[in-house]
Amino acid sequence: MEIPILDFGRYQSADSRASLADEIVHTLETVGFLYLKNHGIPSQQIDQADAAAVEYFGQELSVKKQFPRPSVMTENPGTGYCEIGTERLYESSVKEVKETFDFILSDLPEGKAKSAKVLIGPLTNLFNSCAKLTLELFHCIALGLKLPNENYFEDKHRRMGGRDANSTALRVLHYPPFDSAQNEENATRLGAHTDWCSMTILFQRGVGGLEVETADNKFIPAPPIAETVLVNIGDILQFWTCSRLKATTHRVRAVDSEQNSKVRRSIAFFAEPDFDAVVESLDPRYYFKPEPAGEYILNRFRHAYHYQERRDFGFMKPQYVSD
Ligand SMILES: O=C(O)CCC(=O)C(=O)O
Ligand SMILES: [Fe+2]
Repeated sequence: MEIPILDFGRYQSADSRASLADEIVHTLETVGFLYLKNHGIPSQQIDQADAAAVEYFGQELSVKKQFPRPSVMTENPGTGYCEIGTERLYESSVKEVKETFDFILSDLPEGKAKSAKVLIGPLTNLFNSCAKLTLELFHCIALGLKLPNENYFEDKHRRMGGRDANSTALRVLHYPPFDSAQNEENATRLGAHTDWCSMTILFQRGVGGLEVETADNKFIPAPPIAETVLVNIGDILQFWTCSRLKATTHRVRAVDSEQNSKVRRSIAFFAEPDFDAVVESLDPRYYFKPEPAGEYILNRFRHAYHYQERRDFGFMKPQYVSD
């Protein structure tokens, strides 16, 4: 299995758009991950966000902790910092050696933002560009799936950036050098997981380590490739399509001593549907009870930050109806 590189320049003309849409859907049915070149996000915006992240994470821990990510037990997911060990995507017993800053466009609490000031401008620009690209990709997916409404997914993501209604976030990640002592205490960089959003756009900065699970349960590397972004889908799009499109499991490991000794940085845009967007079966052969996306999203957040039991929803077990 290989992760293909697709040319998103083909989106610009109606002639090449249809075949691009088919290839995107085919890749998401089989691999679940793809690289995009000519994606339209200015490289300057990516470099500026990365440079700001270097400056931000270089601050003292006590300074970064002045603006913590609010608790998802009491508030909607918001903007803020998470220190090493807070978020655990795999199992609560496995510590993940990464620190993160999540950014939601509408959530910049006055007074607390001083330590994160450097991030605000660059992350605002990159958030807007990523939101545009995800809507174009959703358009392609609706075309490739031959949905009667080609704006179906766009209509479910109308309020990206507004914290009251949607948890879409741009996240900068910083993985410090990983020493073997941490291996012994049952730690990793990022445990195996699927994303719980609808689509993720990932920018990797130099140091690799990301691995993607294949259909036969092996992990293959997804290294940084210059001038591309990596795209994958999350659980919600898998639910909508009754598993026709795959939310592929992935993880980040420090695979050898050379990588262990280096910092890894990445930037991830997690596109989420609006909390009240209904997730329903788009495949007439299957039925599940339609439910709002926000229930599932909040459940996964609470699992990752507070290690709560994961709940099941109707869309996790579609019932076969007929051909
Ligand atoms: O850092 C990376 O490359 C992956 C990040 C990721 O998969 C996530 O935060 O969900
Ligand atoms: Fe992920």
